[in-house]
This record gives sequence, structure tokens and C-alpha cells, in this order.
Amino acid sequence: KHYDYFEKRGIKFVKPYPLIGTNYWMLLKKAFAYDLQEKTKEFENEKIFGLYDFQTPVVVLNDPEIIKQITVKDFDHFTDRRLFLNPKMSNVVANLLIVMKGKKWHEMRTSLTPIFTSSKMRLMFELISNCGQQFAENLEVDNAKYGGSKMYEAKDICTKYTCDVIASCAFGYQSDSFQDPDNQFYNLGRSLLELRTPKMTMKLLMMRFSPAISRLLGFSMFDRQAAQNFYRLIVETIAAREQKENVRPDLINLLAQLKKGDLKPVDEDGNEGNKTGPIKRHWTDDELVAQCFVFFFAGFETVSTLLVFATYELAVNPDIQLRLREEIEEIQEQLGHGVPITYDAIQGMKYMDMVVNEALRKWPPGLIVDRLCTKNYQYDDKEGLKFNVEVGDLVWIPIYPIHHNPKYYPDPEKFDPERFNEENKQSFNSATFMPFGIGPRNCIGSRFALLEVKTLLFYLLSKFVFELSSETPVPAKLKPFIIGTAPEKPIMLKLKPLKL
Ligand code: HEM
Repeated sequence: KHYDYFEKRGIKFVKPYPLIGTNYWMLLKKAFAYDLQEKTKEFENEKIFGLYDFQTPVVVLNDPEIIKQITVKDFDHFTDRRLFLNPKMSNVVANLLIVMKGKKWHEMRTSLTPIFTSSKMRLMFELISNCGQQFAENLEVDNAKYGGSKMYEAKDICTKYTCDVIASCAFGYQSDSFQDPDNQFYNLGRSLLELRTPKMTMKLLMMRFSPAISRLLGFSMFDRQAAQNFYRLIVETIAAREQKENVRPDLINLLAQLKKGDLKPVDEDGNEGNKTGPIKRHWTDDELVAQCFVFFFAGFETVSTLLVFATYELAVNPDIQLRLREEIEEIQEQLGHGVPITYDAIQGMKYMDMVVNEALRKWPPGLIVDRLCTKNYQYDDKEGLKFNVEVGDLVWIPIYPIHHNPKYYPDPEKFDPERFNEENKQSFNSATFMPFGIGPRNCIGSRFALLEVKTLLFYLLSKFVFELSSETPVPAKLKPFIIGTAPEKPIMLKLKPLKL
């Protein structure tokens, strides 16, 4: 009964099958990204087309102008996402920015935006840099024990680093996951990593297929005990900070300021308004804890995935790696060898920025973003394309297929940082490069994520040459049967010491 949605509206669509809709990629053991890419190619002359995610009709926006119209200009009709996390799971989940809806989301986003501005990131950078430096030193010592010949699994080292950064910047806790992989942060991180396994994919699909059955079966995405321990730790740390006036520039500190009403609202560019006073609102413990958890929920897997693919591309493109190292050496000469990298120096690294952007284009950690229609909507491009979207209908923005469309990126499988050089950047369209999503509901943590990734690359490349083990397949392919960006086979890295 659900499968006549597009026919009724005269929208071209992919033929669905009972129950699975158009999700055949699961049965064919294909990667979701490749399947969606094929479907968008099949409909390349259509600005929109339909598919069925199980029984849910999805309008796929296959054109940058329509994407901008719906996600930016007409955002007030599409303020929400479809939920994969059930807010009824706990009050913390209900208060995650990713999950919140409508007015409540808007209010929370406005309250949190001052935390993620450039000026706050500048202060937090010292903590990120300490983690990067410590991590590279640990690897140097470990690698030396094996005469520089040890193979490291890229995902393993990148998740350990990401975990330490989150522990330090979000939770105010110094961990060293390389030396002590049993610490509580890494354990929680590991339970998040399970998201990328076929077993968890089945659970997530079940949550999508039938939230009621999933609740009955008690499906949960995280280790409950670990999550409870975290809760206690955060509440206690915030209380201790309030008493001690500790000025460690981390999220806990910023949340304590928010709670006291010391932070002013900012506009989209992070500028404080002169006329408006500080944000005043009552914060519950659940709300405060949720904001720390957001780093884990939204920033752990995404950042480590980007790091994995960036190191992979640098290893298979030695000329690009060399050019990036030259830029790093220039910075080191300016700052003095052994001196930690500064916020301004990392922000000024043009080639680093190009490399990271190209890694985000080719391997976007988020393959799609979605929007739920919250107010009936009528689209008319005045050139013959008209369609209606009603409250509760779902639209997808196909990030991966757009990033791999030769119309926007000639020779899309080539890793070419020049696509993002100063000259090309001028003509960039925000709806053809969307690693952090698009519009008012885009990624709030993008500045933080970029700093985290660039910092580790800086410290690692100043010590090692990245090479791949012979078992790592080139070109890398995406793992089938999971919804997400992960390599099919582990990426094994050799870190050849520069000083040997
Ligand atoms: C390379 C790393 C990252 C990538 C590629 C990434 C990508 C994304 C994408 C595609 C979205 C959806 C945007 C949309 O719907 O238009 C998103 C949302 C979000 N991200 Fe990130 N993200 C990254 C890191 C982080 C980090 C480190 C944080 C930490 C705070 C974070 C926090 C969030 C939050 C809270 C949202 C929801 C925003 C809202 O609903 O208002 N992300 N991210």
C-alpha cells in the first residue's frame, strides 16, 4: 500500500520490492554508497527521483540548486531529521542536538553556537595540540622498538587519538589510549565503533524498520554501564569546576559558563551581537551531559574515518605527501623545531587544507543527509518542474554521489587536492561540496573536526613517512553491508621514521 507514493505524484522512482523497498544493496552485499551512486546515475537527467527505504518513500534531491533551495532558502519547511536514535531511550539521547526537533532544536542550537566559534576553538586548540604531540611521541617510541618496521592498523591508531582528544576537550579528562587502551573513554569509543559492524547495521536497520519491535527486544546502541559511568563523571566534573573556577579551556568549562549565563549569542559567522545580552536558560544535568556526549555520538567515528582515508591517500600518493611535508617543514622552521604548532599556523596551512578537503570529498564520512518535511511545501522552478512535499515526507541529499559526479569533479576517483586550490575555491558551489552537510542544520563541530585532523597529520608527518603494507588493497573500496564510510579491508600503515 505504501509503494504508490511516487506514481501518484508523477515522480520517477526506483522499483521497490516487498518489505525491503529499494534496499537491495543489503541482499547483494554491496556498499550503500556505491548503490546510491548507481541509482543517481540512472536518474542523472532527473532533478529529483524517488526510492523506498523499506516502506518509507524518499525524495532524492539530484540537483545542487534544488538542494540549496530546500536546505537553505526554504529551511523552515525542513527543520528536522528522521531519527535513528530513539529519544525515549533516555533523557540524554533526547537532548542530543542531532536528535532534537523544531523549536527545541533551534533554541539549543542557538545556545550552543557560541561554544563552537573560532575564538573558542582557538582557546581549545592547545588541548588538541597536546594530544597530537603526545600521540606522535608514543608512536615514535613504540615504532622504534620494532626498528621502524611495525605495521599499524590506521583505524586503530586514529580512533585512539580521536578518543584522547574528545576526553580532553569535551570531558576535561586526560587519557592516553595508546598506552592504556582499557581506559573508560576508549571503551565507550569502542562500543561506538561497533556501529560499523554488520551486526549493528542489522540492529540499526531494525530500529528503522520497526522502532516498536526494537524497543521490545531492548536494542541499545551503547554499553549501558559505560554510559552511566560517564554520566556521573561529567556531572561531578562540572560541579567541581563551578567551585574551583578552573579555567582549563574545554567544553566542561564552556558549559559551566553557559550555565551561569556568561556566554553571548553569536551569528552564523561566530560574531557576537552587540544588542543582545547573554544567553539565559536553565540547564538540567541531562542537557549538560548530552552536549558532552555529542562529541562521541557525532565526532568520534566521523573524525577517525576521515583520518584513516587521509593517511591512506597520502601513502598512495607520495608526491602529495612530500608536498605536504614540505609545508610542515616550512612551518617548523618559522616556529622553531620541536615547538608545538599554533592555532594561527595550522589555520594558515593552505596545502594541508586542500589535502583534507579532497579527502572529505572523496571519502565523506557522512554519505547522505536527510531532512524531514515539517511544513507542507511546494517546489516550482518555473521551468516545468513542480512537486509537493508533505509534512512527514523525507528527502535525502546524496553527498557521496554528488562528490563523485564527474559533472562537478572530473576524474572523480583521482585524489587531487588541486581541486581545492585558491583559484578553484572561488567558484565553489556549497551544494556540490557538503562533507559537513548544508544549511542552518549543518555540522556544528566542523571547525573542531578540521583542527583535530590537521593537527594529527602535522605531528605524524613531521616524524614519519606513511607507506602501505603490501596486504592493503589499492585502490581501497568501501565496506559492503554497512551504512557508512569504512574501508573493505583494513588499511595497514608503515610509519617509516624520518630520522632513520
Ligand atoms: C570529519 C568529521 C565530521 C564530519 C564529516 C561531520 C559531518 C556531519 C554531517 C554531514 C552532519 C549533518 C549535517 C546536515 O544535516 O546538514 C553533521 C551534524 C552534526 N555534527 Fe558533525 N561531522 C564531523 C565531526 C563532528 C564533531 C567533531 C562534532 C562535535 C561536536 C560534530 C557534531 C555534530 C552535531 C552536533 C551535528 C548535528 C547538528 C544539528 O543538528 O544542528 N560533528 N556532522
